[in-house]
Amino acid sequence: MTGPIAARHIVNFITGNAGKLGEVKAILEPAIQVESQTLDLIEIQGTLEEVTLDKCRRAADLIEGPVLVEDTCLCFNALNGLPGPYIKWFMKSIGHEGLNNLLAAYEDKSAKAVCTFAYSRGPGHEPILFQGITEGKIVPPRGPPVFGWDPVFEYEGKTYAEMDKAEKNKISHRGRALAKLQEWFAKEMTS
Ligand SMILES: O=P(O)(O)OP(=O)(O)OP(=O)(O)OC[C@H]1O[C@@H](n2cnc3c(O)ncnc32)[C@H](O)[C@@H]1O
Ligand SMILES: [Mg+2]
Repeated sequence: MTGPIAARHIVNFITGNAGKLGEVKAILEPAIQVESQTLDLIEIQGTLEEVTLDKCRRAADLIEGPVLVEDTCLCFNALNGLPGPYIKWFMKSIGHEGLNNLLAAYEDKSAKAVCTFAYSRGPGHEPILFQGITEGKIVPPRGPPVFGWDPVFEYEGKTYAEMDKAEKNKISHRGRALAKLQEWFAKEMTS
């Protein structure tokens, strides 16, 4: 605590994903207060930046105010970056085993988890992007299947699902992206 009149930022994180929201709160609070609204936002096809920018503009228009959104990609190097932004639909239809099978024909099991946050001050304002990348590899599932593809993404010998939350947040794609966002907000507060 820095005193009774310490400036505090509040962000409105628009997501339908409880796992994301839990991690974002754990990382940003208490310095940045995280509020959240669930909106079913249409996601376009395109590069990860295009998908996230479009999602952010849509959210700002609907909310008519400042918003934070995030899009997560899981990119397999052997597949030139696929499934990428389409990982949600791959997870839903083929699951952990299917993700492993996609790489069965390749020796290269390496993958990148990429998290792209976009913050908009409101409708008409160009969103600002904050991206974090963690390099790992795709393995048969290990650890509790609580959040998405955590059990099949291994980083330095442990899957995300085998790590405790604080450990994952320290090295995760999301943690790295949020470190950039925190830095930006800290500068905003002092300028
Ligand atoms: O409302 P939004 O924020 O878009 O939430 P979403 O669930 O639709 O999320 P994405 O469009 O970003 O799709 C990413 C997919 O990857 C999953 N995912 C995201 N972050 C993850 C993480 O850190 N570990 C495991 N799975 C994750 C998530 O559950 C989705 O299936
Ligand atoms: Mg989504």
